[in-house]
Amino acid sequence: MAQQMLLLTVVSMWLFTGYFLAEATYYNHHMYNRFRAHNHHVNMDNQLPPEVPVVAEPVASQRVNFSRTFYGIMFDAGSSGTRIHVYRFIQKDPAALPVLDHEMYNAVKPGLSQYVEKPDVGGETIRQLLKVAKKTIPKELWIQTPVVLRATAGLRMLTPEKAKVLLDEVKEVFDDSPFFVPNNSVSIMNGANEGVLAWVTVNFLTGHLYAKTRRTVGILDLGGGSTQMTFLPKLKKTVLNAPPDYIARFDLFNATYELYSHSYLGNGLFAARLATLGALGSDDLDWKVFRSSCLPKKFSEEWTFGDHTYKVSGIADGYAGYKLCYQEVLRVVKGIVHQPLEVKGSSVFYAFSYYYDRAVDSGLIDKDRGGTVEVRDFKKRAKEVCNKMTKYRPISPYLCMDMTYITCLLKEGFGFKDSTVLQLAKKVNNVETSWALGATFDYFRNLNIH
Ligand SMILES: O=c1ccn([C@@H]2O[C@H](COP(=O)(O)OP(=O)(O)O)[C@@H](O)[C@H]2O)c(=O)[nH]1
Repeated sequence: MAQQMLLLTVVSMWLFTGYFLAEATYYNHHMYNRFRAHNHHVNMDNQLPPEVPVVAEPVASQRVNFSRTFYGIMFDAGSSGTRIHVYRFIQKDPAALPVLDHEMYNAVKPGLSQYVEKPDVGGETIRQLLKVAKKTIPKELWIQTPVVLRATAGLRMLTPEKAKVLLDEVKEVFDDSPFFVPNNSVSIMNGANEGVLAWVTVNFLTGHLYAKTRRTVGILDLGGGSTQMTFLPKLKKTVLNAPPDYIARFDLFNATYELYSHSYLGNGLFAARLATLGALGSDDLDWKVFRSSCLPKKFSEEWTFGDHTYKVSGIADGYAGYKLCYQEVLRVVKGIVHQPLEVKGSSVFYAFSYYYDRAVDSGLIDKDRGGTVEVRDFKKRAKEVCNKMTKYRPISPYLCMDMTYITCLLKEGFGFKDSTVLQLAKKVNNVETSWALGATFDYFRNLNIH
């Protein structure tokens, strides 16, 4: 039954993607133009892979024994790791829409942005992940399977020159592969699209895009470099009060959807660690030690994020604990994160990525099953972790800082109430909750399969 639901919703989703980017507009002119540039680029460059049959008008004889399987490879080059998603789609009938049948997922650490000094080694991580794709996809389909990489905050935070070297390296690896490499197969995705495409993935997987009720769920994505919040506002006031470039609009089933969506660059979990430590953008990294009362007093190490290494330590002769830590992380959030009024209400939010990982690390949820928590659960557990740093240190010396930051981001940043319920999910129906599936739908729509 669950599988049938998934198939149905996949079908509905396919219809949806037909509308998606074609109609999407941003109110703010700057953003709108950027979006158009991006969209135009995609439309210009996406080509049909060789030998992919374009679905024609249904012909009775064609229906006999018609069944087509095809794949899409989407790489997520994040700040903390690179992931590969291989999606398998099945089309049972030339007139029917393809359905998502299976996802293969694999990941490596660290992220591509850590290979600025040795791009060839970064390229090698992609090559290794492609080996997994080769094992998953039947050989005869390699030539028609598109391979695409989208990079997020890690590469956004590098200078364009450094990012280009890495992207060029990936392109070379793709060109050497037996897969179909469309133009624009390797690029940095903009933050607005990242939030919207993750919203598409989660609402698709949970069946909310199929329902006529227009009841959808919001998403909270916490990466290493950036964090995204996206939801469908119920109140016109939310749209009117939002900064103009926080609203993304598109048509779906003859209805116009206006999403509230924003990506905060520098507010991902790892970037927030650096900001808390006062290390973000700092010089003199060779000798400076960055200290925090969020860390165990005797802790000291070198920590690498992006293309820099930092000396980090606790405050040996000072105080550590939740209260002081909260004051430190507050500086990273206050006045930076916009609070949409509506989050004070009863909307449902799916939270994943580092929200999920830290809830697992701190024992709030089961690693495999995920679960439901309230914002106050993060706060309670953050207090416990910070006030018993020795106990939690083997899990991670940063756990107090991370849990306190998550609590602060949810409460003081986005403005959630203590009682707000968050659904923590790494997968829905066996598919990863991430922007990658939404991005794959977007890609195939431009291939004009329908
Ligand atoms: O399909 C996915 C994609 C990402 N993640 C997790 O989501 C976080 C994303 O962090 P990333 O490095 O991508 O951050 P960004 O660079 O986008 O800020 C990490 O915990 C990943 O393990 C995941 O669990 N499944």
